Amino acid sequence: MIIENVSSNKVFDGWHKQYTHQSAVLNCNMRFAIYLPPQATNNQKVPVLYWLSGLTCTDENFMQKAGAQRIAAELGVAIVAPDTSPRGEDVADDEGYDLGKGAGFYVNATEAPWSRHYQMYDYIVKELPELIESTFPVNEQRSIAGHSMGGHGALTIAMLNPDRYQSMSAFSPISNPMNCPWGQKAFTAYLGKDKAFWRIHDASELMRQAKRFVPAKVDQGESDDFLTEQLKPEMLEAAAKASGYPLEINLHQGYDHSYYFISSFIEAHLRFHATHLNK
Ligand SMILES: N[C@@H](CCC(=O)N[C@@H](CS)C(=O)NCC(=O)O)C(=O)O
Repeated sequence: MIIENVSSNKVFDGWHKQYTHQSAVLNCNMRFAIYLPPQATNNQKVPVLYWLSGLTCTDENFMQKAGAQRIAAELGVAIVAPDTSPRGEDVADDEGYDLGKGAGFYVNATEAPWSRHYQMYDYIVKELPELIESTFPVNEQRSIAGHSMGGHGALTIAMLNPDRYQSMSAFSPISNPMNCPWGQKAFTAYLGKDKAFWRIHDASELMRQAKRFVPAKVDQGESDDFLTEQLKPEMLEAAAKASGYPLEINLHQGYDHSYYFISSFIEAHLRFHATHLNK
């Protein structure tokens, strides 16, 4: 597969790089970003944390705003930040910021017109790791984290693939998309009206039924404008209690939904993942 380097920046002795490539799964050209810590050399492969961003984001929001590189460099963990949807002029879109481009919800769409390009689940689980692992000095130790829509993506993808991920974490995840306006709008469009197909992409449903556990950490700001209507962390907490899932969930007074919150706690997430990646 041909990938093209479009930017390189040295940061904390490692490299932040953006690449474009033709995605066979998404049927369009995609951009992603990777942070390679200084430990990643021709002789040493490092583990990878995949970061899934939220609504309206690209690969850039996390890399520019979270301040993750200093600790990733210390821990020797690479970070990959994919885009949040397929892109391009022939890709279906919606006027709202919460559907279509920038809002792929990390599922494989089955419904027209979305199904032609919106196959973000397969892109994140299969195509992108294959590309990353065959191109860069990384090993097959993976963890996954994300924010909001990306928190939903990280938790559901890890729980559906417990063999592929060492740990999972989320900031302000959409915890129960079947029961909130963002999730209901996206799942109706991408997956159709039959809610049986929604359940396997709902973190609270998966956690309630889980038999195998991926180490999990969730942080949520109490002053997040989306907390009550969209995010519903109490549903995740109740699901974890029901199944005995080892979920560490922390509420933080005064913090909102923004990258100011993420940048305040990203170090703890990176250290959490590193303990599971470097076993
Ligand atoms: N108020 C936002 C809602 C979307 C939003 O808050 N997006 C979050 C993820 S759910 C984000 O990370 N935005 C980009 C950023 O803060 O850099 C809008 O209307 O654009």
